[in-house]
Amino acid sequence: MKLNEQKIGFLGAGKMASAIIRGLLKSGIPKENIFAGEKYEPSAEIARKDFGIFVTADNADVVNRADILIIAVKPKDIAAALSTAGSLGKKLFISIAAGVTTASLEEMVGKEARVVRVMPNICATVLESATGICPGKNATKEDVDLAKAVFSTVGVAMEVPEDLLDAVTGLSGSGPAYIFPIIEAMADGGVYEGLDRKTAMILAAQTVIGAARMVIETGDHPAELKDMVCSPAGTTIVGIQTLEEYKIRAAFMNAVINGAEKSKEIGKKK
Ligand SMILES: NC(=O)C1=CN([C@@H]2O[C@H](COP(=O)(O)OP(=O)(O)OC[C@H]3O[C@@H](n4cnc5c(N)ncnc54)[C@H](O)[C@@H]3O)[C@@H](O)[C@H]2O)C=CC1
Ligand SMILES: O=C(O)[C@@H]1CCC=N1
Repeated sequence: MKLNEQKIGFLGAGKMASAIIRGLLKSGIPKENIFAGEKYEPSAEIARKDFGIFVTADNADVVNRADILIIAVKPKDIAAALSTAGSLGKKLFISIAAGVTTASLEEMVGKEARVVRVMPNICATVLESATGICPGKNATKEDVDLAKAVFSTVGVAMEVPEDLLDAVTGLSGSGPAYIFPIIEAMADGGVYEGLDRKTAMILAAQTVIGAARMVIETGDHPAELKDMVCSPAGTTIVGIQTLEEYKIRAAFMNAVINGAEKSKEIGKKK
């Protein structure tokens, strides 16, 4: 089944739904095939204006129109959103909610429901998401392929077993928020040394893009790439020594681990 033949409904038209809608439209999905249920009228109006799609406060209307329903409300709001969604029928449910397991989604949607759980990230906004996908027990290969097709419109999407989706959440789901302060702080260092803010910010952000591209495009281990930058008795090794003093690696490892643990905790509450 082709993605552009599907009617795609969103429950919630917030930050993540908007990013995904942008990707779908950019990839050529007609705007007539995309709908959203959004209870907060100012957000609904922004989505209508930005995308020209049908947005309503009536979730049941969205559910009626959709072949694929993307659950894009906060984890704590899923039950309430589904309770106003009317008859859920036989469709593919894709949830992007952190921590919420396919088993608890199936409990809410129906034991036989075809559910796929996904963890994208906010970089979907610029079509650079790193997304993990896992099927629930009734989802077919075609369902997983459709979910992959949806999230490939906003970046890279890969299948992982469900017991690793909390790890994906702590790593790439939350990860952009760990990198933004790094970019800001590196730019701060540049400003301290006399660069203007705008120049410093572009240099810092482009440095992160370039380093990430090198890891992906060369396939080299990051340690090897780091060694390429560190001249003996040069400037970089002094910077590396400073980062090691502040235990930057432990800090990042722990940020990912604690994020993943929090995702597991959210899952247990459902
Ligand atoms: N923000 C992020 O970086 C990421 C978020 N997620 C997940 O995506 C989901 C959405 O997060 P965001 O887009 O950041 O949140 P958001 O707050 O921007 O969007 C959620 C939207 O749902 C609407 N909403 C709440 N209850 C509703 C209901 N009953 N009916 C209709 N609309 C309702 C809200 O008004 C809001 O506009 C969450 O479950 C989160 O765990 C996943 C990956 C990354
Ligand atoms: O902070 C959160 O719970 C969501 C899920 C991953 C990124 N943001």
